[in-house]
Order: sequence, then structure tokens, then C-alpha cells
Amino acid sequence: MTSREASQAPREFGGPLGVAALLILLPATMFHLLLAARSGPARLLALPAYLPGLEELWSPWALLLLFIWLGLQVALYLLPARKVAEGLELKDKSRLRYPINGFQALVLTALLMGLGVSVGLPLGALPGMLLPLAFATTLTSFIFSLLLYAKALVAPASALAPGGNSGNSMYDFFLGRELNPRLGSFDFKYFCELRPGLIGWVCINLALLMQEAELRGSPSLAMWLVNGFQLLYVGDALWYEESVLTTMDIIHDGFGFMLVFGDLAWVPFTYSLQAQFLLYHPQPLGLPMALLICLLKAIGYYIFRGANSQKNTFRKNPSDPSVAGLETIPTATGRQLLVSGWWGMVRHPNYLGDLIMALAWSLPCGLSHLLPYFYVLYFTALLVHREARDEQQCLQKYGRAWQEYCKRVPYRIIPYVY
Ligand SMILES: NC(=O)C1=CN([C@@H]2O[C@H](COP(=O)(O)OP(=O)(O)OC[C@H]3O[C@@H](n4cnc5c(N)ncnc54)[C@H](OP(=O)(O)O)[C@@H]3O)[C@@H](O)[C@H]2O)C=CC1
Ligand SMILES: CC(C)CCC[C@@H](C)[C@H]1CC=C2C3=C(CC[C@@]21C)[C@@]1(C)CC[C@H](O)C[C@@H]1CC3
Repeated sequence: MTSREASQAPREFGGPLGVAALLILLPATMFHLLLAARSGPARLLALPAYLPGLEELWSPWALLLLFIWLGLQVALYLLPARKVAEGLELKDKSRLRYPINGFQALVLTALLMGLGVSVGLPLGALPGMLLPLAFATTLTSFIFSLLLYAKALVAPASALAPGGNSGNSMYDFFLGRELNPRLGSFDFKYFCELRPGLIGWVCINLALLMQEAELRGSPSLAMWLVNGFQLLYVGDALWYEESVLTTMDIIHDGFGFMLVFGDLAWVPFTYSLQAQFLLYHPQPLGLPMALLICLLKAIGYYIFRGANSQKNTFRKNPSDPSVAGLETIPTATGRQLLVSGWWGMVRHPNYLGDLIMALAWSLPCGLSHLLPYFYVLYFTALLVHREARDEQQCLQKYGRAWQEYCKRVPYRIIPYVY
């Protein structure tokens, strides 16, 4: 990438000022949620009743635990994989190779946890360590992002991401300068996107469930639902791990603070908010309502998986019998765009399914508090923003064909609404 190209790339997130605000706001929001979930009133939109001192935040044991966790996930990543997949073609025409063993890492982590618990590993103590663990992970994310920034200074121009090389160091630190930072064949971005944070999220959920069982004799139905739904989501992501190789995070975004913090800290500590809330604010949930929520989750998952699988199958092999009959629009790149099936309903049916599932994760927490609905609100904002970024990239890639697709399929995420 030439320095002219880099400086001409459009600035995202409100440019340097916007990212300066996000560098403070994202960790602050995460700590606010952690504190609010355990507070009596559990209010999303109120300032915390007290701010923890450094002695509550900093613990060398939490840092040690984090490093043991990262070490374990690295070791599982390095185990032989059932398949090695190739990524999309890079600017220098090469393709990177990625191990497909994320689901195996999830299963082995579960077995190791089960073994640990059976010999007395106090998993139920984890909820009490969330604050210092989140602090250690935030510090680690800042330092790791700085190291990645420094590594990018000596990377060849062809290895740089289109967006994170504006020349403004704070902006580039946030967005990430290098596209696929690696040490040998170890790919930092791919590893972080799917392993320590996602698997950590379900481990935190499980620890909250065990702690609830200790406190109240057995886990509540609401806690079972939240754990089951989110485990299905994480299991699905790791089972279909290969499809992450075509997401904009892997093919377009650099690996900087946004993704480092998002993957390592934001996902496990804020996505487990519903289970955190339920531990401190038990909610009654009757069987009929639980069944209705399960139905909503099933509908969301059906749309999410159907849409993602349809597109992935089509991109791999357009003549696969399951997609060969679908209507398409040809593009100048030689690729085609689906214009019937899930992708003829709205331009992002997978986001619609994901949002329905998000609602099903929050409903077990009842309607008395807004806090457990934070994920639905944040996720709507994230997907609307992501959709706009994807739209821009598709318009650039496909030009008139994309305009034609937008005309044929006018709604973005929710039919007849948006
Ligand atoms: N829980 C969370 O925090 C998050 C979850 N997600 C989920 O991850 C999944 C992946 O999402 P994301 O990475 O945003 O991208 P998508 O899976 O939606 O992929 C977008 C790409 O699909 C291709 N495409 C778009 N329209 C068509 C069409 N009509 N026919 C064929 N191909 C088309 C284009 O790429 P091309 O043409 O180059 O193939 C486009 O760039 C989603 O299910 C999303 O909900 C995402 C972000 C965060
Ligand atoms: C900290 C900021 C608010 C932004 C952080 C964004 C990240 C948390 C997300 C960016 C893309 C993601 C994807 C997933 C998890 C969240 C992040 C890392 C999935 C792995 C979730 C499961 C899906 O099946 C695939 C997703 C790919 C993108």
C-alpha cells in the first residue's frame, strides 16, 4: 500500500477524535456493566454507586490466571488440526493457511475443566475474580496492541491493512496497522477472534451457573437457558470456524486495539452479562414462557444458520444442488450475488437471525431491568454500523451489480422496516 492510498482511505469511527473517545469509553462501559450487574439496583443508565480502588482491580493472581488461560488456548491451537484451510488471496497473490481445530479446542477445554472440577478446581470462585480478571485483560490488551503496532513498523507494505495506516498513530493503534500479524505460522488475529474470548465467555457462564447452584441449591431455569443458548452460539461459531476466514475482520481490518480488546476482553466480560445479572438478581421463569423463549431462539438460529450456510455453500460451490436453483445477479468480478432464498429476503438475513437470538438471550432475565438488554442494544448498533461498512465495500467491489441487488432487495436487515 502506498502512503497516498493510506492517507486517502476513509476514516472510520469519527476519525482520531472518535477513536480517542472509544479508547476510554469501551473499557469504561465494560467495567460499568460488571459493577452494575452485581449492584442492588442493577441500573444500566446510572453512574455506579462506588468506584473500585486499585486494590480491588489489580491482582497478580488474575494476571497469572489470564496467562495460564491464554497459554492453554495457544497449546490447543497448535495441536494437529482435522483440516488446514486456505484464506482468501492476499495483495501479493499468496494465501495464508489456518488450522481448523477450534471446536476440538472447545471440547478439550470442556474435558479439562470437567477433570479440574472433579479434582477440586474451584470454578465457582471465578465470578468473584471477574473484576481483576477484566482489569488484567484490559492492561494486556493495551500492551499487546502496542506490540502489534511496533511489529507493523517493520512489516512490508503489502502486509498492511487498508484502513489502519492513516499516519495518525492513535487512530492506527485503534484500527490496527498489520492485516495478518503472525509469528511463524501462528496467526494472532485468527487465534484471538475465535478462541480465548469465545471459549472464555462460556467458561465464565458455566462458573456463574455453578456459583448459583452453590448459593441456591440448584441453577435456575433462566440460568440454564442463558448458558444453553450461548453455548450453542459459541459451539456453532467454532464448528463453522472456516467461515470466519471470509469476514471483514479477517480480510479487511487490521489487528489493533479494537479487535484485540473486543476479542479478549469485551466478548467474555460483557457477553456474559445476562448470566452475571442472574447470579445477583434471580428471576422467576415459568415453563410456558421458557418454551416460548426457546422457540424464539430456535427461529433466530434457523435464520442465522440457514443464511450463513446458504452463502458459504454458494461461495464455495455455486453448483451445489442446495443452492444451484437460486436466482443470481452476475457481477464484473466473475462472482455472483444471490438474489433469492435467504439473501433475497433482506440484504443481511444472518444479522436478522443473530438479533432474534440476542433477544432470546435477554428475555430469561425478565422485564424488570434494562441491564440484561444491553447486549441487544449494543449489538443492534454494531450490526447497523457493520452493515453500512459492508455495503460500502460491496459497492466498491461490485459497482452496478450491487446497485441492482439493492434495488431488487431494498431492505437491509428487517423486512419492510429497515
Ligand atoms: N456476536 C457478535 O458480536 C457478532 C456476530 N457476527 C455474525 O457473524 C456472521 C458474519 O457476519 P459478517 O462478517 O458481518 O458478514 P456476512 O457473513 O454478512 O458477509 C458479508 C459478505 O457476504 C457477501 N454477500 C453479501 N450479499 C451477498 C449475496 N446476496 N450473495 C452472495 N454473497 C453476498 C459479500 O462478500 P463476498 O461477495 O466477497 O463474498 C459481503 O461482503 C453473521 O452471522 C453476523 O451476525 C458479526 C459480528 C459480531
Ligand atoms: C469492542 C468493539 C465494540 C468491537 C468489538 C467487535 C468484536 C467483539 C466482534 C467483531 C467481529 C466479531 C465476530 C464474532 C464475535 C464478536 C467479534 C469478535 C463471531 C466470532 C461471533 C460468532 C459468529 O458465529 C461469528 C462471528 C464473527 C465476527
